[in-house]
Amino acid sequence: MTRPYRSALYIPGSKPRALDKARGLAVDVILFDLEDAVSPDEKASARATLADELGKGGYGDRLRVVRINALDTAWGDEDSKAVGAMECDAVLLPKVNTAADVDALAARVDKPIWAMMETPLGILNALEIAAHPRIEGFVLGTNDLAKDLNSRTRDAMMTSLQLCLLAARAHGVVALDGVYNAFKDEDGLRVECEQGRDLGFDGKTLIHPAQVAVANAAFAPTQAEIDLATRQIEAFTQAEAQGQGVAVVDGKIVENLHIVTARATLAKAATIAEMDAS
Ligand SMILES: CC(C)(COP(=O)(O)OP(=O)(O)OC[C@H]1O[C@@H](n2cnc3c(N)ncnc32)[C@H](O)[C@@H]1OP(=O)(O)O)[C@@H](O)C(=O)NCCC(=O)NCCSC(=O)C[C@H](O)C(=O)O
Ligand SMILES: [Mg+2]
Repeated sequence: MTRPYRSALYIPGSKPRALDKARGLAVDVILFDLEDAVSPDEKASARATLADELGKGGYGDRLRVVRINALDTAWGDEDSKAVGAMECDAVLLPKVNTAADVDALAARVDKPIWAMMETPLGILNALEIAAHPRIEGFVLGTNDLAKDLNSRTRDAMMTSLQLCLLAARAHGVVALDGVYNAFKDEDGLRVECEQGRDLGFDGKTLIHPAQVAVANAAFAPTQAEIDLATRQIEAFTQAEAQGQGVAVVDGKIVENLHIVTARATLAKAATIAEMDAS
């Protein structure tokens, strides 16, 4: 089954009520946070609270990713020791600059690693980071990136977003877009989700439950896309039966490579329908 990554919600590890609420939210990924959403004086208690909540279970099929503090901070070492024993699917390392940063975590934790792509050096090294054998996901940290680049708009970060996407796609790594900070602005979020989807991201990282439905809709195949994929497969199957390698649907050519995309669209739609029904 192809897992969807439409919505990835950050939840502060220090907030038991929010950690519990997530058990009932229709998110594909949960980013349990020990880093920026947790204040310095709550770091140790958040680590314990999170371990406890993950141990209780109840998160179903959602991918459970724990974001630790960077290894060169006061909390990184303890976090990396604790996360190895947590009931989670992957560890998210912030402010990754080089593949050596991933090596350092890989030596401590025996779980899949995701990288926050949010520093200028990290973006420039995206290819070597994506190529690391333990890396399974990229998460864009557009707040940190804007701070370090001194950039004021999303347009100004487009090169960085696309470098990460190129590296992720070259090495079969999941790529999630950055957060949309104005969590009450549904229309603005929709526009940014659709832009991220059109660029090629697998999903959007989120900070509030109210953002989930918008991201899930934007990154799911539409009924029109499902219908088109179905007709492309039918037309191409008929063309092949007649010894031809090309079909035409809606005035556009359909070749084998389009059928790969069409099948992926139908598989994703079927998985989402299954998840919605359960
Ligand atoms: C943004 C918030 C501080 C808003 O909090 P609040 O005012 O409490 O929201 P609401 O009153 O509207 O909450 C309604 C209910 O929803 C629950 N809730 C809120 N947020 C979450 C959440 N993220 N996950 C699960 N549940 C959540 C509340 O508990 C309420 O529940 P109930 O009481 O039962 O009704 C807050 O949303 C928040 O803290 N969000 C997360 C912020 C965060 O994680 N920030 C760090 C990640 S972003 C980042 O670091 C990006 C990256 O590194 C970069 O560089 O860009
Ligand atoms: Mg950040």
